[in-house]
Amino acid sequence: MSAYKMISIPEAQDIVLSLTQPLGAVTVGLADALGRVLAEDVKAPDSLPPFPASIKDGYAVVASDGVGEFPVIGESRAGRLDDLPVRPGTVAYITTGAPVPPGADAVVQVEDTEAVQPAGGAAGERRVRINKAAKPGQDIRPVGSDITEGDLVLRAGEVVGVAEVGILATVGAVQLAVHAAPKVAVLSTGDEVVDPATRPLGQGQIRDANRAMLLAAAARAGAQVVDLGVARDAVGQLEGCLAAAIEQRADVLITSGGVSMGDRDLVKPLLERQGTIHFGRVRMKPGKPLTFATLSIAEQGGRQMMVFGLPGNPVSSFVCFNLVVLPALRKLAGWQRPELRRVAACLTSDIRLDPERPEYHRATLVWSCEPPPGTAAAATHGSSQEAAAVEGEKGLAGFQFWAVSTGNQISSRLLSARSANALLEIPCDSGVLRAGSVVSALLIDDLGLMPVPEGGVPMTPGF
Ligand SMILES: Nc1nc2c(c(=O)[nH]1)N[C@H]1C(S)=C(S)[C@@H](COP(=O)(O)OP(=O)(O)OC[C@H]3O[C@@H](n4cnc5c(N)ncnc54)[C@H](O)[C@@H]3O)O[C@H]1N2
Ligand code: MOO
Repeated sequence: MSAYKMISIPEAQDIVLSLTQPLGAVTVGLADALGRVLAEDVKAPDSLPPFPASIKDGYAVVASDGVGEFPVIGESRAGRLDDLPVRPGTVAYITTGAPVPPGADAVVQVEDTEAVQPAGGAAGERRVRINKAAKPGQDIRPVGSDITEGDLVLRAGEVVGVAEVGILATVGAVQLAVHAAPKVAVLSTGDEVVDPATRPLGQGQIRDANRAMLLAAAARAGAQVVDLGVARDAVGQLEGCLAAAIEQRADVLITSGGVSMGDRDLVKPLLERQGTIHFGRVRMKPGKPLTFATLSIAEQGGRQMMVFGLPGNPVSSFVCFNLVVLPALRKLAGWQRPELRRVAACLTSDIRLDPERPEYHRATLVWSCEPPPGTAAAATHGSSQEAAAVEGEKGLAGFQFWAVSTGNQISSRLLSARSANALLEIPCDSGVLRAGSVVSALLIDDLGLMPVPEGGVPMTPGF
């Protein structure tokens, strides 16, 4: 009998997040802002455009002059403005983005004008014919029409994406207060686990898949990572590695292996001795022995280090990282909604249910009108010709996510996580969930990388 009560995954997630506090603020330069979470609001110090700006290449005019032939009294190019006001009866040449000169109240695009040869006028005098009368304000962006001085352009708690980097640059926010990135140490455990460079393998050895995978996962979550290597199944070695994580001031230690019921599963007893285990078994498949502890480090001012003891099976580690560790890393990094996002997806094959544990079935989501060819769902969904005929009429209607299983789900088979962009939430029950059933799917990867369905992804009619 295990000493640990079996809890549900939502309970485990709640426990972890309730013990996770966002890290404090640090200052970073704009070049390091991508993916970080803002720790303070960002306001615009000035307006954009800072001057009335032309939307077109053409002529700055006085709108009430209407059509006719006019002398071109100067030029306003982006970044350079002749010091000439435009008086009634005159115009100035202007380029897109350039300041509209004083006196002008509209821009006429060059397509609505004609150059006129000077007839006996002063040498070099330019004249132009305005063929279309302008309305006041035409083709001018007023001061502050994109951003007004004092506008709140980004809020504390927002994750900085690519567009946000541009927004920060445009308002001159080159030094930013963001939440500190969590420091995450990763340790593999096990006498059989050897470095990935090992070739050939010795008797009973396997290469360490988890450390590289978990370091990559933590780095992708924006963490600063520390590689603690592999600890043998020996108390002294494990203690040494835990001490190294503390010494490095890791916020989080992720271990893999050694959390189950074997006589060499030493991680839980070590955590019991040095900290508080909040749970040691979770009703989930895979990942049942998932363990979570916190250590209060007296010699470092009582600061907290979180320890996630992930099961050794590589898929169990992968799934547990996504479900429990990733939301915690996001919250540490300042995310206000750290949970994984869900969408609804239609199964393309039958799934046998597990009567004891809900399953997180690895799948690739595809957005299409029909199930992907060759799947069980495709066989029952009607012919593709029929579907194509209907599709022509209905545009995007009927499109949905289809979940394609990654195959054999045994927790040792890491290929079951290959190309997976979702974990399907398969309820605990007896029997089979049939192809065509709709299930919830937790997104674990970028949907922008999902496979393109046969025939491509359609767009709104009219393109
Ligand atoms: N009597 C019981 N035995 C087991 C139970 C149980 O409830 N009662 N639970 C099983 C479940 S479920 C899991 S999951 C595993 C988890 O065990 P551990 O976390 O103790 O992991 P290990 O025994 O160390 O390793 C399991 C498996 O994974 C391989 N492994 C370990 N580390 C790595 C690595 N870094 N890279 C690649 N592969 C790794 C290891 O060789 C084993 O094959 O326990 C079940 N047992
Ligand atoms: O729960 Mo374990 O992770 O199935 O193999």
